[in-house]
Amino acid sequence: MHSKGNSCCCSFDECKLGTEWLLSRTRHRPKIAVICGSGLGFLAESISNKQAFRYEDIPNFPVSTVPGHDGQLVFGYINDKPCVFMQGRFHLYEGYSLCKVTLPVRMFKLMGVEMIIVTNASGGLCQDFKVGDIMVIKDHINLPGFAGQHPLCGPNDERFGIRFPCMSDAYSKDLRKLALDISTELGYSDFVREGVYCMVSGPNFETVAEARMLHILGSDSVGMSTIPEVTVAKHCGLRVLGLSLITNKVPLDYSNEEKVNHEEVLHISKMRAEMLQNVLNTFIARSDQVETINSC
Ligand SMILES: O=P(O)(O)O[C@@H]1C[C@H](O)[C@@H](CO)O1
Ligand code: HPA
Repeated sequence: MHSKGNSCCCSFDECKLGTEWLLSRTRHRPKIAVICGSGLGFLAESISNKQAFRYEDIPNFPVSTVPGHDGQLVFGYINDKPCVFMQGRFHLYEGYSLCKVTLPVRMFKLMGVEMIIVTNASGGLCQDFKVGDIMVIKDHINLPGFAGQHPLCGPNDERFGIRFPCMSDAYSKDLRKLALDISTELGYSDFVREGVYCMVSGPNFETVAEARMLHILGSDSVGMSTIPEVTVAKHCGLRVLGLSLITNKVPLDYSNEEKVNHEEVLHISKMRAEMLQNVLNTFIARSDQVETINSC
């Protein structure tokens, strides 16, 4: 692969170096990766046989700068399933390139991960959504991507995936169905929905006019992450499940005096810990019930 001009800062070799560093220090060989969103690091708490690595120790890994994102990679088991959890993710607004933001996903691929579960905190735009609902992500709108902020811009490395990947089935239908079935079985059907997630770069929360625009465009929730990770995961052939916790309602009219802030986002994440953890752990335990072939 030649590399020129707008070249990627996270080459195959850089991803491989970090992966080999990790694999030489752990016996764990995860098949499932989980990215924990804002305030959702507790999702890694029920892992057994834990082994953790601080991000700053892993070669080429970025470091977390946002409250609610601890900054460690935790290996272990949920039931008998080998997993790796990212307690803390990276965002464009922290100043990282999208290449760097998504570097962990490529490292997961190189270490043999087959499925990724991406979680986040987001603001609800759909009027039916309540604070504390979980949205199983059905599809997304990559707003930064429309403006050229896209993790696959630059030379394409075929060792990861093809130049023009299909995204119409980024969120596996079978995995979504399993997550929804599990939510019903657990008695959570009143709090679990499906919907479209839209990414903005942040770091400010939306104006009323922006929120209205996103709603009209078909977004059910809005956040500042996830889509770059999902895009890179789909590019390299990982199966994807996306879970979004609705931590606030985004005001769509000027009479609404509610003001969202990051502390509230973290508070709601903590409040819904048990429900989200039950859905996630049951999902992981039963994830081998679905065999999905990436169709495009
Ligand atoms: O990492 P996620 O997407 O869960 O974090 C959301 C978006 C912003 O980073 C932050 C705003 O409170 O939470
Ligand atoms: O309302 C929001 N907007 C953008 N990102 C968010 N993350 C949590 N809530 C929000």
